[in-house]
Amino acid sequence: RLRLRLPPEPAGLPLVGHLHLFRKPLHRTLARLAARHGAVFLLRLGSRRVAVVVSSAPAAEECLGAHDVAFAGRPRLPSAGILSYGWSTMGTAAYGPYWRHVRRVAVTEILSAHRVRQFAGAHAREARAMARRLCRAASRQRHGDGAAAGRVRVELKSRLFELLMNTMMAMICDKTYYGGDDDEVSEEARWFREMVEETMALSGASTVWDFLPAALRWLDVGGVGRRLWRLREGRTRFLQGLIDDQRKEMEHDGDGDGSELPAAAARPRSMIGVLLSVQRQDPEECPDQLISSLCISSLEAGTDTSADTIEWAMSLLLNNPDVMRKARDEIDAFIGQPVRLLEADDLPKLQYLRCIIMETLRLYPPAPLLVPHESSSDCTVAGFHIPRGTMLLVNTFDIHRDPHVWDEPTSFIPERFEDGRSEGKMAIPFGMGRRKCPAENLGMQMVGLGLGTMIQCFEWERVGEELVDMTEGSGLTMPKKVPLEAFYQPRQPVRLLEASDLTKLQYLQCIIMETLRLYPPAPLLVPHEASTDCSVAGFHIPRGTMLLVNTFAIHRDPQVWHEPTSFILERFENGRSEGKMAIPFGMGRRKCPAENLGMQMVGLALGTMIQCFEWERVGEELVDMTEGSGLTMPKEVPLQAFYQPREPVSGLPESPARLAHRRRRQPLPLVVAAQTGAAHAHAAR
Ligand code: HEM
Repeated sequence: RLRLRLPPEPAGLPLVGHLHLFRKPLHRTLARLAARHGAVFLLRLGSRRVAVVVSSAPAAEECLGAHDVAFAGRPRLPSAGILSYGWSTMGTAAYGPYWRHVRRVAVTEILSAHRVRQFAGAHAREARAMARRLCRAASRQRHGDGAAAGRVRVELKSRLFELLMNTMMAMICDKTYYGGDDDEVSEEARWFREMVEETMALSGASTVWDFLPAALRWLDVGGVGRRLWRLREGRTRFLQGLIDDQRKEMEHDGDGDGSELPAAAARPRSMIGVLLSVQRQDPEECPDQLISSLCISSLEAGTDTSADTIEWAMSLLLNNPDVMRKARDEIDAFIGQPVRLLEADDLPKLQYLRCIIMETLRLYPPAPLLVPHESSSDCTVAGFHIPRGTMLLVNTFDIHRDPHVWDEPTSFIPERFEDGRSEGKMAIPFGMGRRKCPAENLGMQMVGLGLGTMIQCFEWERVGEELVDMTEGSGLTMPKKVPLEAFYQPRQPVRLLEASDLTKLQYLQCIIMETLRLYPPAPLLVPHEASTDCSVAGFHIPRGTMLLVNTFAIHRDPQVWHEPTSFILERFENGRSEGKMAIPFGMGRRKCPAENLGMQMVGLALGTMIQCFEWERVGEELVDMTEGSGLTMPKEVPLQAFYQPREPVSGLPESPARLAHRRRRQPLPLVVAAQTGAAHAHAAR
């Protein structure tokens, strides 16, 4: 009898057991019960037998380390049974050969390090699309109804949810459903959004429904059961549609019949695409049902967890502006010049950003009780007997704040994760053991890019003097109770060159002046004609004589100009060439009347091209500088160059589809580049 000592349990009620103690948020209630009853205690949950709650690192280590296999099962919650097709998703499946198979396919095919790197493009693209949406909103506010330029208020929770939904769907099927102009929402997108909303609504309602006695569930008072079934049907149709579309697309690309076209093979594939390729090799290994279930697992387990983490991290940073500044300095210093946006490859080098994410996950683990496990055999934890079939809740929230392990456990101190300083301490936001989250790398990449891009692109401020409310809400994951709102302002350099900048850009002016000295567009000015006799340099010039002034030669006079054929900008710096004759616009009465206009047009076009693109010669050789002939002085050989769009932090007008195209380097006649620059500037304005 002594050997089978069960863990202590609070006083319960008949029928409901301890369900009446379930105050929200649950992890806080369980932490309070642990303080009274110890780190391992039992609960009776309505019709279910028991749950053991574990709230200390050693006990968690015992359950998920020593007894990993025994606790590798999952309880069969009725709602999950409906939505996960009889517990057939990875997160709900019983421990056994089927789960092993699903997990192996996921880990090797869609969550491997290689695949996570491949998805990095989609992650960065969506993070930037969100940054662009915020920029557009800021610019709309600036230009609309006379609002003052500057900071804009934003409700971040929904933006982050959209970001993560888009990121997940981009990965799953190369489609996104949020963020377009609202009046352009497609039927498919509307349907998808409704499905997502119903899933969220039901995830709350089904928690209680799961623990009702079977008879009450059967009567389906409140209609939760019916809604679950309706949602399941909607999801099935939606996912099968995605799979069928992708299959058709692959067949069309020649990817479905074994005759792979190079273009199709080189295309980074979506999760569904990858899984369909596996299916083609071996239909039994990866049937459509498995593909659907992996998509559902990813959406359910990956979206809220990652979105909540970024929202908590942003809240912590708003309450700790010094940490925000340090993170931004790290990003700026690492990126250096020219400015470009954060990429997935940068993340491993941004140690401080990583520490911020780890510290956020310590304080606010998105799954504070992990996902319920269930024991498949009797075992002993902390000296207590735990019978087979017991549900296990591991209170990581409580474990991560254990004052015996963590100094100032409730304070936000990212430095505690610097240089492996917290190694050996139990921080398990992704769980541990066989059921550990299989997508830690993927999650860290999505969170890193989302959070990093927000820190890099915007200045953030709290909406008031008070600190951001950090109360936890309740749900399957751990959302913030009060959705985060903040002021933001796009950071510099965020705008494209404007005419008013030109006078301050001395170096750009020097470039233009030196170009006009070497290559005056009117090398002989425009012919003049003498209307009276006169004398020039002691010579008689009769009335009616045409006058050609060779500015080309004058500008290259070695008596006046040092190294006259060299391109030396400094000679125009600080008025150094004042008094020397540089007259690209002519002089006197017939002088070009539009010098200012010309300088502005050239300045804006050239400046925008320099600002927006990286330029390179098309070959090793220098650009041929021979002059052609004509009234003005064109280049004899039209200029071609390689260009690559730079990424000024924001204000970029492209759609995500065009973004993919932007990476390509291509030679193009400069005249096209000039149009591109102008279009760019126009669109941004
Ligand atoms: C910050 C991001 C994330 C966090 C903190 C997180 C955390 C967790 C945790 C705590 C568990 C339960 C572990 C346990 O029961 O012991 C879990 C399971 C799981 N996670 Fe994640 N997760 C994240 C992102 C993702 C993403 C992006 C995906 C998929 C694309 C994903 C897929 C899964 C799946 C399928 C399971 C169930 C594994 C199983 O039962 O075998 N997670 N995650």
